[in-house]
Amino acid sequence: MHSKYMASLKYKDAAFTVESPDVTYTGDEILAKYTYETVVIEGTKAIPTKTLFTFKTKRHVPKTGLMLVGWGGNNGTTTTAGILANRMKLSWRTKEGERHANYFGSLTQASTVRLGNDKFGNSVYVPFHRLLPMLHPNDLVIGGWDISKQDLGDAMRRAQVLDAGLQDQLYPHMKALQPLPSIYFPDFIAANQADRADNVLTGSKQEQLDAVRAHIRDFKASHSLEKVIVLWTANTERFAAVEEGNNDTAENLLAAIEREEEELSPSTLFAVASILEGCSYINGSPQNTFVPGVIDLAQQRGVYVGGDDFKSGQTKMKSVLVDFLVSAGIKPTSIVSYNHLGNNDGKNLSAPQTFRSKEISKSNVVDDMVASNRLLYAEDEHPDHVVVIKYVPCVGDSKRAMDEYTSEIFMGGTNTIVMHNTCEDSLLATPLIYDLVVLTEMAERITVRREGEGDGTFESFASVLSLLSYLIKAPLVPPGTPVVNALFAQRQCIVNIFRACLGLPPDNNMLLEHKLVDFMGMAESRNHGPVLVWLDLVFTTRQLIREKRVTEGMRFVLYLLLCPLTLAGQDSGVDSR
Ligand SMILES: NC(=O)c1ccc[n+]([C@@H]2O[C@H](COP(=O)([O-])OP(=O)(O)OC[C@H]3O[C@@H](n4cnc5c(N)ncnc54)[C@H](O)[C@@H]3O)[C@@H](O)[C@H]2O)c1
Ligand SMILES: O=P([O-])([O-])O[C@@H]1[C@@H](O)[C@H](O)[C@@H](O)[C@H](O)[C@@H]1O
Repeated sequence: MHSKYMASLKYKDAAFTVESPDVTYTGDEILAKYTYETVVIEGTKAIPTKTLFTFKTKRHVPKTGLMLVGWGGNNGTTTTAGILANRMKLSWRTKEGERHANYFGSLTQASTVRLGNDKFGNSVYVPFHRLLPMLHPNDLVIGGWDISKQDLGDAMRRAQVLDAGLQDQLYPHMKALQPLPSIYFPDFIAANQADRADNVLTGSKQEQLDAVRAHIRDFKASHSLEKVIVLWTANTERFAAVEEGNNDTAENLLAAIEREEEELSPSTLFAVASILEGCSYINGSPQNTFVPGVIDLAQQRGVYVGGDDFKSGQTKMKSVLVDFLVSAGIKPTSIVSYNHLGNNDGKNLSAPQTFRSKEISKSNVVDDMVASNRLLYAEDEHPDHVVVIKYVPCVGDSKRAMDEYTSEIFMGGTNTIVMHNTCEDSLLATPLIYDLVVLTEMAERITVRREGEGDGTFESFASVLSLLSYLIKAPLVPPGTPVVNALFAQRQCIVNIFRACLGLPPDNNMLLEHKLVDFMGMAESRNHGPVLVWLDLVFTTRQLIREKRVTEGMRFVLYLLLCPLTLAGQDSGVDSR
């Protein structure tokens, strides 16, 4: 039942500042002192520990370029089209009615975060992208490579992902975009891709690497970019053998490229080129691009790498459902997953070697959840887990994912859950590409210092950017550190690190203010509800005016309705950008 005391949810799409003695905003940076609290287990003792950090976040959002490997593919064209459509605020008609460009499916652009409570105890949510001064996908400059020379307009039509009404509006803009020639070693992808490969670099491996490095430099210079991020969304490759003396260290890898060693994949060469140019590199496919030599090189150069394989559909569900089942004390005993896929990705995955890469990345996703509950599973026990992908041209990009989860429940009972999921593969993957870039770029501007230790310098995160795990099927983590697959834990990781950058504690979900009879005089403040609502309205309106999000006419009306206080100081103050 609703009562006048009942707390509810509130949403604010306005920049905010943190008011705390621990947080300082300068023109260039946000500096936040933050106490990191963990529990150390020693034998039978659990010891709470506190470590003091200072987080430093650069506030200037740089002009950023995104270079896609596989630019002319379904994901590459959809990523480009999505940005253009949003930038131009396009609408189009479908048989179901009018549709408008949006960023649905993007964590950073279309989800919200609980920031805290207002004075009544109402939860206040803000858009995720308001947490810190983040890059907006609309501002990305896009380029890239493809082994197919089709321009982006025709490639978008070939992909058959977007509605025709949208394609038609975008075609002239996309037509002007031409992929750069790429590195193609036929042995690494399915033989059925050969007829597409008409835009390829020639020369030695070293020359091709140098050509890609030159492409990155030219792209950066010709668009006056402050930084470039490179992302692989090209075909899934087979795994490369990891061989001592070949790709096991940075030095061996660079020497192996010069020597023309066979067992070097195109994606590894792209990663090396990107790292040598100081650009973060993200792998959206499952292959082992990041052989130890690449990780070593990234660490030596202090460049971020992230991967592997976008976690877009079936695996995302798995990383929610198995987490739920195991944490509810239910024991999954078998997980069987089928995919029917009719796009070029499905065609490439119909070869056993490339399918094997995908099978590996799709199979390990429940391991940590199973290992976390030894009440259900013995030491070496895990559910049967089968992954099948079949190429069915008729379904095109509209992937079918079918899953059967069988679990053992109370008193030997059996619970079977069956799911059928139909969706365009690239409409799921594209928002993840935006998020991977936005989060990587944000991470490049965050540094941390541990107080009371070391020489007081601020350091970046480890080169292997495990912060990206939420978007990734087989998260790459710094050597020797744990992999987390559970989706909500992965999300909380990002949100809480960004909160730490503002000196804010993690959202602990305790909501004590609603569980105690009177929490910090809250009942009293609720009695002053109408006054506080009015004040809240005044401050929100002031913020909107400061951000120039109201017209002159609206300002006049607001002036009459609220009070002069609303309009005072409209150009002053700092915000979180
Ligand atoms: N939901 C998803 O779409 C999803 C999810 C997870 C992972 N992935 C992975 O993302 C990748 C792209 O998916 P897609 O649907 O866009 O596939 P796609 O086949 O439509 O596009 C891949 C593009 O890469 C190009 N290509 C192949 N080798 C290349 C090379 N060496 N250099 C440059 N270009 C090259 C191809 O010509 C093609 O245009 C695949 O590896 C897929 O497994 C996709
Ligand atoms: O993210 P998800 O739905 O588990 O995985 C998908 C697979 O099911 C699909 O077969 C593949 O072709 C896609 O590229 C993607 O990897």
